[in-house]
Amino acid sequence: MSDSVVKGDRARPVTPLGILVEKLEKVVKMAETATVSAEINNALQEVYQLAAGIDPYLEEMTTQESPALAALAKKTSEEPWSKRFSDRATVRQLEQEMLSGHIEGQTLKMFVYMTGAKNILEIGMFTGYSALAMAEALPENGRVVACEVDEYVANFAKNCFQESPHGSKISVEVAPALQTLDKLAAAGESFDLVFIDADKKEYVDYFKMLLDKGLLAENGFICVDNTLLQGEPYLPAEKRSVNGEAIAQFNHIVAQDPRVEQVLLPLRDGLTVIRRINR
Ligand SMILES: C[S@@+](CC[C@H](N)C(=O)[O-])C[C@H]1O[C@@H](n2cnc3c(N)ncnc32)[C@H](O)[C@@H]1O
Repeated sequence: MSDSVVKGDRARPVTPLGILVEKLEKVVKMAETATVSAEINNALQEVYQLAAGIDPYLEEMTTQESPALAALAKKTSEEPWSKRFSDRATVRQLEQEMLSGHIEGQTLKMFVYMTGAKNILEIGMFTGYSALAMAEALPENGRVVACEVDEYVANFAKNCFQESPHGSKISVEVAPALQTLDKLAAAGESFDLVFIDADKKEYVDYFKMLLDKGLLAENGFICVDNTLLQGEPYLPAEKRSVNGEAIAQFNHIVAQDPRVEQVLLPLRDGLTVIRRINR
């Protein structure tokens, strides 16, 4: 999901920081109309500015996305996803907020360059932003296998890939991801870098299959999106959604698994980087 996405003229924050900034903005406004001291008002203004400035500054100081990625993001934001679902063109309600976006895309690109990965697996492609971002960093003989369950969005992504010189490095598997993982494992495939970003309730299954079925290459890495899920895993458990509970459990299982080491980066909605420990 991108940090906040303009819907009509309204932005919906979908990361802990975005939500924090929106809440702080409300508190600052409440304080202006309440009888609080100038000192408290000033302190609140400073706190708000400190938080609200982070995302725009990251955008400004990070290498700009390619024209193909910018066009893909624009096309995604213009698509009437709710209508597509009510017309039964998509099998589930998709939304533009699912797209990872500039900062995360550039981060994934950097990981591909840093690891020298050649074989990449993406679990959960949507309109293809992260798949194309990673493909841009691959050598000519590198490839991305991208799993997507929804045929409509898979075709949407494939059309976007045709607009990029790197699109031919991506092959799309349209099926439930667990089925595709089984097929890839049976074919003896293994991947240097895996990006998990599909059904949060299946994250544990993806993780276990990657490790148990040899899908993760010996020195491979797994990157997992939304591991902060809008703050839900560390907020009071009784307020968690089904996905929040699934992510809380996933994070716990990864933290307890002696086969791996990991770091949860507070990038956007949380990005965990996992490495298998080779004994
Ligand atoms: C958050 S989006 C992926 C965003 C994408 N990685 C990006 O950065 O733009 C999640 C996608 O996973 C797909 N998905 C959900 N459950 C799936 C499953 N069981 N198998 C395959 N794809 C699934 C959804 O249809 C959706 O397109």
